[in-house]
Amino acid sequence: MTQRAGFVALIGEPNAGKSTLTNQMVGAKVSIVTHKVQTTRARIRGVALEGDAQIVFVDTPGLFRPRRRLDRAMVAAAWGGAADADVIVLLVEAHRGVTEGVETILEQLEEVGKGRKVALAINKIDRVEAPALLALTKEMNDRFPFVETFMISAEKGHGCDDLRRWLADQMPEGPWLYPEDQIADLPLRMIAAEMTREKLTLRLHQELPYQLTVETENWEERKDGSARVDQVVYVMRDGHKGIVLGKKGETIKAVGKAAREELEEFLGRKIHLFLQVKVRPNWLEEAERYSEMGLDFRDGN
Ligand SMILES: Nc1nc2c(ncn2[C@@H]2O[C@H](COP(=O)(O)OP(=O)(O)OP(=O)(O)O)[C@@H](O)[C@H]2O)c(=O)[nH]1
Repeated sequence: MTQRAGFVALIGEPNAGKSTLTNQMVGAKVSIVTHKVQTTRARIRGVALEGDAQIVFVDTPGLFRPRRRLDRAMVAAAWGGAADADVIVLLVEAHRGVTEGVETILEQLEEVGKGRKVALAINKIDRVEAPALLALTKEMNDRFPFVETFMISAEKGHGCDDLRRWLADQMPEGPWLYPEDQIADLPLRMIAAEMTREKLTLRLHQELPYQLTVETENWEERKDGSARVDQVVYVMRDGHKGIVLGKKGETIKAVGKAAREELEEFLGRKIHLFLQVKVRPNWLEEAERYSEMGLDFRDGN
């Protein structure tokens, strides 16, 4: 079996149904609210499997604040992860049609979408009659050369299998990006890691945060409803390890406490967070490799 794997950027106005659609695609409630942590450019919403393909759904936060006259550079920057994705899916709401927000997106697509595979997904078709749907399909396709149009109801699941199969076909050949057993809680692991990294950034000197990364290595649900979370803070040099730990481990302790509190508030349950600091000299190169794939684990500033 030839494996395929790639990235799909879901774009659309707030409330278009991106989370609902991701949940449908992934088949589990993993696409939890991801807006809280704003530091990375491309956030993973979820990972879907379809036949031999792994489809990684990424988000592009901060894209559609209604700023009409964006210059090229700003548009490119705002589109971040979407510009690197293998497929872009624009999600619009059937009953709302071409709103001002959709107009903005279409304008930006003229810049960013050129030569890219951009599909249109008209969502919430359960809320409109067929003629309105056809009119919207025509209007949108007159405005932009979408490679494909899907009519779906993310909530009810209509049309979602077709969309997932089509997306799977578009994924380039290549090994899967994530081990199968980690897929379900991947977004959660990443969010938790970002929270810790954010706390480290707040506490440490400016230059250091760029040279460290946090990974959630283990996530274990406990019977009492709490979870044990093990994270590793990777630094590039031995000297950095001491800085991250702090005097008598004070720094890492404070970081762990702040991150745990935020995670507990975010999830609404008790978390046992364990942090370790390890030296891994070449993580930066690895991070750059990820960033080529449309992911950026470092600060997006
Ligand atoms: N009727 C109907 N409602 C839907 C459908 N899909 C999503 N919704 C509803 O639309 C609302 C917004 O859905 P979300 O998935 O949260 O939208 P979103 O695009 O992720 O929103 P943001 O994360 O805020 O950008 C929710 O109340 C959903 O239940 C659909 O197919 N039909």
